Amino acid sequence: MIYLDSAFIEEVESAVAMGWVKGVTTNPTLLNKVNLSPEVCLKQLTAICPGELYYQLCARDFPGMVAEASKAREIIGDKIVLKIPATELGFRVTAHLSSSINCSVTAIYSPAQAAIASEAGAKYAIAYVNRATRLLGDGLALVREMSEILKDSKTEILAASLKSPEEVAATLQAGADHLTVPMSILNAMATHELSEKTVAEFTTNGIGITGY
Ligand SMILES: O=C[C@H](O)COP(=O)(O)O
Repeated sequence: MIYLDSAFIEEVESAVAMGWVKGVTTNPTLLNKVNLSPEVCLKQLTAICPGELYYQLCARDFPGMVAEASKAREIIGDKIVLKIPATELGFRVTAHLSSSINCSVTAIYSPAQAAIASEAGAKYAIAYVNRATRLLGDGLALVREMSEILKDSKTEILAASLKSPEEVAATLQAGADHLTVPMSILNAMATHELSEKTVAEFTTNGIGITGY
């Protein structure tokens, strides 16, 4: 599955119109960029998103996170996937909620964290590929190791923090099941200069059933 990583309504509308983008991931930073309250923004996103809509918990203690999860579910309904930070607290919350609500563990930087995400019942383990490359040296190795560790698990790898179509391709080759990217990367993935050139050539030289 390919998700759009954005909370901008217009971007989500454009991505959904592409037909092959079925879900949307958000995070607190993205929600903060939108000129709407998070509640209103999430309601509008829910109305236009055809599939899963990810919301990241911001509360900093166990009861607060559980209460926030329940509020997020009221707003988003069955499309919700919670994003829960890969921390000791986040893993406890994931273990508590994962049997009743779809959970992902986000900001994963080590294969060991992916193992815990699986054990806690997360549907997705979110690897921060480009950030891991920048901060640790090799984000693709992280995805490869996660993929080996999760091969018999129900937890799937969602790759995030991807900065180019080439990095997207390498991440999928490394074993990621899904990916989330900003609008600029979605557009870049769908476009190739040579495809445009080749199609222009057919348009100039050819004919079809409706003519042109
Ligand atoms: O929500 C997760 C983002 O995909 C992280 O990406 P970033 O490294 O561009 O902030």
